[in-house]
Amino acid sequence: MAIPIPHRQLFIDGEWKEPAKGKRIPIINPANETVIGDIPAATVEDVELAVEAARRAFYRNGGREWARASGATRAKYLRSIASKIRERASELAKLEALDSGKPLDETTWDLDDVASCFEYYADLAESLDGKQRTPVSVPLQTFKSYVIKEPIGVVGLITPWNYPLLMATWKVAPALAAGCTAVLKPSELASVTCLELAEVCKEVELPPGVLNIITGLGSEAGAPLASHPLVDKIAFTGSTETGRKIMTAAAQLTKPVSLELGGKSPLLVFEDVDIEKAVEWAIFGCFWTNGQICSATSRLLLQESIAGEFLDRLVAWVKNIKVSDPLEEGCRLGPVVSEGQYEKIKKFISTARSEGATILFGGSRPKHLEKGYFIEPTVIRDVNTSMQIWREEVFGPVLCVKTFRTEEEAIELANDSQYGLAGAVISKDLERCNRIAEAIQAGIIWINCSQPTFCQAPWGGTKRSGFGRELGQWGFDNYLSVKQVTQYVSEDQWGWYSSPSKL
Ligand SMILES: NC(=O)C1=CN([C@@H]2O[C@H](COP(=O)(O)OP(=O)(O)OC[C@H]3O[C@@H](n4cnc5c(N)ncnc54)[C@H](O)[C@@H]3O)[C@@H](O)[C@H]2O)C=CC1
Ligand SMILES: N=C(N)NCCCC(=O)O
Ligand code: NA
Repeated sequence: MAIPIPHRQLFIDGEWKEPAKGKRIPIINPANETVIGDIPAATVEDVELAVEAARRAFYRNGGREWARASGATRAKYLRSIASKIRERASELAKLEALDSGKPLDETTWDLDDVASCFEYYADLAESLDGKQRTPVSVPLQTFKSYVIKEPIGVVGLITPWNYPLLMATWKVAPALAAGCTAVLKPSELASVTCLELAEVCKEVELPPGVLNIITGLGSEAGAPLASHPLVDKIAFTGSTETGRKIMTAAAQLTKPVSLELGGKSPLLVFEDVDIEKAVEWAIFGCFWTNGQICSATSRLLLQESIAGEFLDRLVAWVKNIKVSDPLEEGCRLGPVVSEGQYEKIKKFISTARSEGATILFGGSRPKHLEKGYFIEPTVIRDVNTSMQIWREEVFGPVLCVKTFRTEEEAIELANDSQYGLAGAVISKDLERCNRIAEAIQAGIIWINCSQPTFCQAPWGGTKRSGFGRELGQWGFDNYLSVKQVTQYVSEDQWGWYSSPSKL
């Protein structure tokens, strides 16, 4: 079932290009720890070429080729990209599973989301044409004002490994739809499908330099992109720590950034629920994508009266999760992405133990899997709010549980976090759900579910989870700059100064 990984180079100015220093980074299959290929490693020289190519593409032909072309012209390319991705979806889903460890059923779903996202932004690109010169009403009859939306310029897109091609698409599709040109720097831990996106761009003859894809390390390829004076904006998804570095670099140039960072999102479950349904959402909310989702609802808050029964059923369901090689039929939990991530998660679990928490289920390597970065789906109880496991993002299949008595207490526990990406509530009382949706400090709230995401709705956080919104019209505006045009329409002299005599 395994398929060969294509040998690729950097994608700069519409061509494959060997990295200046000739360096490559091994690709490790996290399911068996073997090297299955390698990716090119860009350094500052390559970043320079990619940014120059993107700038040329932005201004080529007075911008008529891309930035100032009609939205409809750009939409055609986005639709061609979507359709090529659909043609290759099953192959790309396998590559994604091999590279990231995500179950094949999940990467198959992601690939469908990728194509849909390109199609969605193709529609928005088209509708942009009809929205130009929108009048703004001003209080003086002697003036008329309107707005134009223009692409921000050359954008740097720095993305993580948990949804490798999807997170890239959430940025690439709206950026290109808006008329920006871009340099994408995917994560060195999972870049394979982003390099295939480069191949797709070649096939659809995207104008050279409109999208450049440079793989490589964060410090060597990401940092020079973030601090490049000719990059007009940075959009980033990843860790809070790297987000802070990027914001610091960008601040030196007053370069705008949008940041989608970590989370420690709560799921509140009330006593009136159907336990089986709620248990499944609690599991999906934290163990999907092997627990590596920034919006994972990794803090489970249970109303005390149902906690005992709920946890019994939770453990029964968790025991039943198929943990296996991601390409195996029915896999629902694969390995985490890398050895570093594996070690980090194990450390979180051992610290939780030493701080006095109880491992209710899991916590170790599954016995039937001797190789690979596998960690059992883990449920931790007897947690207090000062423990690391309650406060910090694990980014792995680790759920921690606390109980509450009242709605007020639940809200207080939910908001006791530096993060504010997402939150979820399960209850049959919809009034209560809507109250809680308002009370939780986060950018995304799920009611009676956790994680389903549609590219039409805005995505992003509050507090230390970052700022700016991706997806939907909001994600499009991320890459558009608003220009006002104000015209004096009166025939009269302005009349502020006294007119000198003409003689
Ligand atoms: N919230 C989220 O979506 C994500 C959170 N994480 C968290 O971050 C931890 C570390 O994982 P990493 O893969 O190291 O995440 P990271 O945040 O360092 O990596 C994300 C992207 O940033 C790039 N990058 C790294 N350092 C950079 C720099 N100085 N300047 C510019 N770009 C840079 C990386 O190469 C990658 O493309 C994980 O254990 C997890 O807890 C990781 C990935 C996604
Ligand atoms: N595709 C869905 N549902 N979610 C994606 C979450 C991406 C993230 O971790 O930022
Ligand atoms: Na990988």
